[in-house]
Amino acid sequence: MSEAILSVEHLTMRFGGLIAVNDLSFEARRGEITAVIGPNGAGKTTVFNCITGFYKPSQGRITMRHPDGRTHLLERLPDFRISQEAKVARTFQNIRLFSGMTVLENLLVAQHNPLMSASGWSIGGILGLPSYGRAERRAIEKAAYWLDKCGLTDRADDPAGDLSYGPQRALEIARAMCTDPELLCLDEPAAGLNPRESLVLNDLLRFIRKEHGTSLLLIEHDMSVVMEISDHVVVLDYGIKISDGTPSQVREDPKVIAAYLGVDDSEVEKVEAEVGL
Ligand SMILES: Nc1ncnc2c1ncn2[C@@H]1O[C@H](COP(=O)(O)OP(=O)(O)OP(=O)(O)O)[C@@H](O)[C@H]1O
Repeated sequence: MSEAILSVEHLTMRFGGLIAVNDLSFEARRGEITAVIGPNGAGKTTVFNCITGFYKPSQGRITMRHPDGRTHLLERLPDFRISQEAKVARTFQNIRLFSGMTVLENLLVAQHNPLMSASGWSIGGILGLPSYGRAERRAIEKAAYWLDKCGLTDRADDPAGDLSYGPQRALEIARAMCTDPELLCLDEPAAGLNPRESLVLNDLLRFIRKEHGTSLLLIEHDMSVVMEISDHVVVLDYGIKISDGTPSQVREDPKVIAAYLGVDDSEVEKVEAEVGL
């Protein structure tokens, strides 16, 4: 079994009197696809927001481990350092692209940091230094690579806002990959996709894991995606972890069935029989 790339320990997030995430611990392993699932309001997005620095957890520790042994405690870092230094990238439940920019420009903006440092924070770019030219070419090559992998090459010059829903989701993933993350966090990547687009997404995520060695953490409601591609599934209900294991282990866990069907554990067998499970 590979080592943990991300360890979440005793994570708690309170909003006033509401405990959205309650003493949650789990690990995501390097090179694996880990899914966080659970009914609406279970606390999944809150966990993502804590990992990616959008929220500061009320309690708990989130450790990101790099292959060279370096570690980052994410709860102590601002969000821009989490993406730049800890190499954690994310996509959003509600797509957040620069809709007035072209598809290609969205991928170049994602590479702003290496481009800025190559330009010596503007001077080299203004003077057209060769080192900046090389960095710019590398950025365009990387963008072209991800456009190809996401089936968007023909749309490179179109405004991102003109893409339909499925291609917009793919562009968000391409944009995140342009930052060379070690951990890619995807918030409901299959939301709004038709079954054919979901299959294409599954292939893209498997490709990212296999060919780039990127570890993936995803929140997803679409069980065809979760059960098909995940190595490991963590199930939340009311902010508490109720199950943690392989897709087949959690699928058969009575607590998970009860949470999804909205019944008590003791009633699971009866309800399963009624719905033909
Ligand atoms: N910024 C916030 N302020 C107050 N309450 C919040 C905030 N963010 C989330 N919550 C509450 O925390 C709980 C968990 O919400 P969260 O969005 O994390 O759930 P979720 O599992 O991602 O749900 P869904 O599947 O519907 O997206 C909910 O009761 C929600 O109303």
